[in-house]
Amino acid sequence: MSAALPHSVGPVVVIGAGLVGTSIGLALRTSGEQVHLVDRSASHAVVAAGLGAGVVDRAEPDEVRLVVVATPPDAIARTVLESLHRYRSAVVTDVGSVKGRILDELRASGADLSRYVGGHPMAGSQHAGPLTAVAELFVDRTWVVSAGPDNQPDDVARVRRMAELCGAQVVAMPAEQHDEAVAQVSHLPQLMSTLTAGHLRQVPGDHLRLAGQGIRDVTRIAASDPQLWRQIISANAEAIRHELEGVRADLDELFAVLDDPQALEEFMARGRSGARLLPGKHGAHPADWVAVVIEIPDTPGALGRLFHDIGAEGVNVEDLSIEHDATREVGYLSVEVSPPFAERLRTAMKAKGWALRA
Ligand SMILES: NC(=O)c1ccc[n+]([C@@H]2O[C@H](COP(=O)([O-])OP(=O)(O)OC[C@H]3O[C@@H](n4cnc5c(N)ncnc54)[C@H](O)[C@@H]3O)[C@@H](O)[C@H]2O)c1
Ligand SMILES: O=C(O)C(=O)C[C@]1(C(=O)O)C=C[C@@H](O)C=C1
Repeated sequence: MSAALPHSVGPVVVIGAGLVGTSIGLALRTSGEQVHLVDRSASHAVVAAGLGAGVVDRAEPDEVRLVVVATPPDAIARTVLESLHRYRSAVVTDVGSVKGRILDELRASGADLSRYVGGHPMAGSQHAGPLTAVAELFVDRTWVVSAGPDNQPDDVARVRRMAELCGAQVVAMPAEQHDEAVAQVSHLPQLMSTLTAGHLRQVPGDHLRLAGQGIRDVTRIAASDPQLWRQIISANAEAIRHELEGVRADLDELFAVLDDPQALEEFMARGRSGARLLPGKHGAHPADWVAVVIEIPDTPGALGRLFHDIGAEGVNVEDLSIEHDATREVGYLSVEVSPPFAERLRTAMKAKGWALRA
């Protein structure tokens, strides 16, 4: 690996000015990078430029140092090949959610891949298009960089630096391992969300009115673009099939333990311990935090006063969420803190007149 990282990674060309491409442009512009935006749909590039993600003027091909391909998965390999041909002095990377299929297509083309370095930011949303982009999308998120044996260290360093300029933490991982990992932590969860949300279509409207935060948490990503996800899942079908077989076995087991309280509790405990395995902010585990849930009365300025009173206590807040009560005109602010601070915060908030939920 080259010791000296390039100070500036550009000029950069971002191809595909949607959610991810525009977010990259916005983040790189914050660092003063020169960004050129290209999109099959001219209006997307114009909107992205209007948001401040770069310019739509064509770059001088020989001056471009980095190309980021952020098109839908099915167009990535083709666009990478075109870019390697057009931008002769640039390293070409992509943000595709599956790496193996792209490499297979690139290798089959017989092209020299020494200037291609695969990438994948582990951040996004259920939304699509440039208007949903945000400069902070990648802050503190992981960004996989899959370098190959033919890559030059300086080219890999340029891609890593670009990810870091976007605020991400780089993880080096070979394509095959990446695809297995994302089947487990991204593609299967997407499918479980889709299954749960799809099932809601059989639920009567009267029953849907009872929906609280739980179902909303589980189904957020089910609202994602079906065309995009068809492409992602098809490209990683083998690894996903393996995970689904595991889920099928788990479902069979769930049927078997439904009338056995002890076995059912053990089954539920597995979910809790699985959730604790997910890394949280600063490497801490969110499951180690304690939620202090405070009622937000439906009065003007209540939330502002509440934040002020929490801040005055000097307790480090790890995370926050707001939920609304379906039946009363109140909301709840859930404040996640590390255990030693929970009781102090509860006592202080009660003393200041706030109502706490158990
Ligand atoms: N959405 C996420 O959460 C997420 C996260 C990480 C990575 N990714 C990957 O990022 C890529 C882009 O996803 P997105 O969510 O930004 O989608 P998006 O639909 O918001 O944006 C895709 C953009 O690419 C353009 N485009 C399509 N074909 C093109 C082509 N041949 N040439 C140039 N532009 C073309 C579209 O007009 C659109 O503006 C996908 O490969 C996806 O797998 C998505
Ligand atoms: O946060 C979300 O909405 C996402 O689903 C983003 C998410 C993921 O974390 O699984 C989805 C697919 C991408 O390839 C990378 C990130």
